[in-house]
Amino acid sequence: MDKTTRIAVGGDRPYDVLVGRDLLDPPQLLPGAQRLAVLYAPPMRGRAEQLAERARMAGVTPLLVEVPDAEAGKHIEVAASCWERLGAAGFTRADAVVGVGGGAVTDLAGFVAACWLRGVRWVPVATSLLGMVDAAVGGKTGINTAAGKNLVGAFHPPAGVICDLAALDSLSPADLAAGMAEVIKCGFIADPVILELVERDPAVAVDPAGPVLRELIERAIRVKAQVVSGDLRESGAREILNYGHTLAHAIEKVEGYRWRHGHAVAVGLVYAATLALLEGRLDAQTAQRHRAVVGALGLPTGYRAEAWPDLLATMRVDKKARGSVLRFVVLAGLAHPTILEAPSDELLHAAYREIAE
Ligand SMILES: NC(=O)c1ccc[n+]([C@@H]2O[C@H](COP(=O)([O-])OP(=O)(O)OC[C@H]3O[C@@H](n4cnc5c(N)ncnc54)[C@H](O)[C@@H]3O)[C@@H](O)[C@H]2O)c1
Ligand SMILES: O=C(O)C(=O)C[C@@H](O)[C@H](O)[C@H](O)COP(=O)(O)O
Ligand SMILES: [Zn+2]
Repeated sequence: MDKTTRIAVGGDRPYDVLVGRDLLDPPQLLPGAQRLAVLYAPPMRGRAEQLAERARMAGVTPLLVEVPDAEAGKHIEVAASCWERLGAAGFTRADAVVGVGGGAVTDLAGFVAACWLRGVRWVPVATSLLGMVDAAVGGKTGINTAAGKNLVGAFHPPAGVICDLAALDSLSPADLAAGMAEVIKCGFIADPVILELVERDPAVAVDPAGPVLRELIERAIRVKAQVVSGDLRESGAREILNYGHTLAHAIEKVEGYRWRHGHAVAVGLVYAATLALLEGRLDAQTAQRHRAVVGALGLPTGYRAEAWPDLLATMRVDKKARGSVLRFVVLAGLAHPTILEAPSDELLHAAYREIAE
C-alpha cells in the first residue's frame, strides 16, 4: 500500500492536503455530512460515480451533478444550475459539496459551496496535475465573466484536499505540461530544487509512473501551503503565487478561455522574467532560465505580436492593479519575488516585443 502524505495548511480554518494513490473518501473529511453534491465534468464521470458509491457505503447520500468541462463550467449559469439542484434536494448546512476534476471543476465547486447558504463545507478531489499543485489548495474559488478571468469568486477554504496520484495516469501530456507551469512557478518564487529536478530530465519529471513527479507535486504544494497559511485573502505575501499570471489571464481572455491556463502561465512566466531583466532587477542568466525550463517542458514561450493592445487593456483589470496602477510580481533574483509597481507602457511593451511571435 502506497503511503499518504499529509501537508498542513494553516490559518483560521486549517485543513490537510492528502497526497497518495486511490484516495476516494471525502466523507472522512466531512464528519456529520448527510448529503454530498458531487460536481464533475464528463471526463471524470467514472471517478465521480466511484466516489458516490463509496459515499453511499459510508451512509452518506450522494447527489451527482454533471457540469460542462474545463472553462465552460466556470460560468455563472452553471453555478446557478448547481444551486437549483442543491435547493431541489434540500441541502442544509450539514451537507457538503465535492468537486472531482481539474482546476476548473474545483474552482466552480468551491464557489458553489461558498455561496450556498452563505458557505457550506467542501472538498476538492483534484484529478489534474495543476489542480493538485495549485487550484485545489488555498481556498480561492471562482468563475469567469465577460470582463475577465476569475473576476467573481470567494475565499472559502476547503475542509480538506484529496490529490489522488492514480488519476494522473489518464491525464493528457498537454495537461501534464500545463500543470508543470505552476510547478516551476513555485520553483522560481520559492523552491529552486524544483527547477533542478526538472532540468535534470524534463521527460522523467513529468512521467506519472516515474520517481520524480510525486516529489515535485509535494514540493509545490508545500510552497503554496506555506504562503496561503499566512495570507488567505491575498493582502500581501500571497501575491507571489500570481507570478506570471498578469499576462497569463489576459491571454486566456483574449483566447476566449480556449487556451489551457498552464500554457498561458508559461508565457506569463517568460514575460515577467523579461520585464524584470529589462527593468534591471533580474540577472540575464535567471531570466534565460525561465525560457529554457518552459521550453524544455514543451510549453509556449511567446504569444502573438498583434495582440498587445488587447492584452494591455485586459491587464488593467488584473486583481493586483490598484486604480490605474498596474502591479506585477517579478523576481529580484531566484526565489526572491518582489512587486514591480506602475511600470511604464514603454517598458511593458518592450518586454512584450522580446516574447512576441
Ligand atoms: N483556485 C486556484 O487557486 C487556482 C489555481 C490555479 C488554477 N486555477 C484554475 O484552474 C483551472 C485550470 O485547471 P486545469 O489545468 O486542471 O484545467 P481543467 O480543469 O480545465 O482540466 C483540463 C482537462 O483535463 C481533464 N481532466 C482532469 N483530470 C483528468 C484526469 N485525471 N484524466 C483525464 N482528464 C482529466 C478535464 O476534464 C479537462 O478536460 C483554471 O480555470 C485556473 O484558473 C485556480
Ligand atoms: O492561489 C493563488 O493565490 C494564485 O494566484 C494561484 C494561481 O496559480 C491561480 O491561477 C489563481 O486562480 C489566480 O488567482 P487570481 O486571484 O489572479 O484569479
Ligand atoms: Zn495559476
